[in-house]
Amino acid sequence: MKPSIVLYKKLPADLRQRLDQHFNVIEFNGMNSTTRPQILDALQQAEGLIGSNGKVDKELLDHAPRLRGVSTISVGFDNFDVEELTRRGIPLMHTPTVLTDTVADTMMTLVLATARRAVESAERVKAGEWNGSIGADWFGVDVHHKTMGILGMGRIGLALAKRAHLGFDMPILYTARRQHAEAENSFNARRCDLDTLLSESDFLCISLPHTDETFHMISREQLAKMKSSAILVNAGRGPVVDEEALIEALQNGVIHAAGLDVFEQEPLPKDSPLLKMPNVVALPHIGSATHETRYGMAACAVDNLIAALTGEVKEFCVNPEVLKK
Ligand SMILES: NC(=O)C1=CN([C@@H]2O[C@H](COP(=O)(O)OP(=O)(O)OC[C@H]3O[C@@H](n4cnc5c(N)ncnc54)[C@H](OP(=O)(O)O)[C@@H]3O)[C@@H](O)[C@H]2O)C=CC1
Ligand SMILES: O=CC(=O)O
Repeated sequence: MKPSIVLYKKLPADLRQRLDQHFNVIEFNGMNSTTRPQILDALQQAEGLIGSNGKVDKELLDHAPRLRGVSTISVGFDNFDVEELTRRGIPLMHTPTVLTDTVADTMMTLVLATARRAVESAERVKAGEWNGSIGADWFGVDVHHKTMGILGMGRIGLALAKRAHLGFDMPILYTARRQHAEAENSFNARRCDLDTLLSESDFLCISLPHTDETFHMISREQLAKMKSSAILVNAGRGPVVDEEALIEALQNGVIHAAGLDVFEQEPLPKDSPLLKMPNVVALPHIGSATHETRYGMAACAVDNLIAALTGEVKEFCVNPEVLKK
């Protein structure tokens, strides 16, 4: 008999068929307050779990006595209790690499859109405000040759450094816990402490995961150290930036603008002051959201689950220590 698995994200038909070939698939339309109790029931029998967006915590794991493998259709794994999974010997698989370039493109989009006021200008055109030769009230600022500061020099940070250095001749600064030789050797990036990054960057670009260490790493004190002309771009995770402090900083001219793909609460509440600010470009967490990349992530996650449940994991395991047991 095929092992049962729980799927909590709609997959393209061919990938769903690939899962069906290996498993008895119990499918749910997302993990939310309605489906979660049903998912917990189904997990009594399930040996695998695959999806994205939904807390995989101790409560859920306590309902899953037969679980042997978990696969998230994302690179970030802040929704997962990795310690608890590891304690139970369950591998957590994720999808790095396949989305790196797409997310870096999204970050560059936010850099350009905020600096050149692309969204704001397009909205003004649609509102019928383009009535003659434009004046300085429509002007933006240059991106090329400005200093890019990268917080989170991992795969995505490196791909962003490549774009900024090779495409826009930008000097690159980065703050990291360790030296990143490829960023330095290939893209002339210079490592510095956080205070230097804050005070010298024209664009502060964040591609950090959400962890206990990174929570509110950028708050009032840090924003106050930035140039008043600086633009903050966050496509890592919302909680890395103290959103209340960011809103105040934008309202009071402490920094110039922000381009945000991630928020402390998602979807962004409809009454968020961020939605009223012309100097904010707010995207609905679309970092990896192209047809090609989302398909690639789903395919990677399906292969990852098959590998986890057949004991053939070669890569993309968040907690590889469980494989040695
Ligand atoms: N907006 C979106 O749609 C998307 C968002 N993301 C987010 O981007 C994140 C990064 O992805 P990716 O680049 O592939 O991951 P990586 O693991 O390659 O990079 C993360 C980097 O963050 C660094 N880091 C972690 N903690 C700290 C810290 N306390 N101080 C300084 N640096 C730190 C790591 O440093 P070190 O090298 O020292 O370990 C690492 O280099 C994901 O975790 C996810 O949250 C990802 C995809 C899409
Ligand atoms: O936010 C998206 C991810 O893949 O992580």
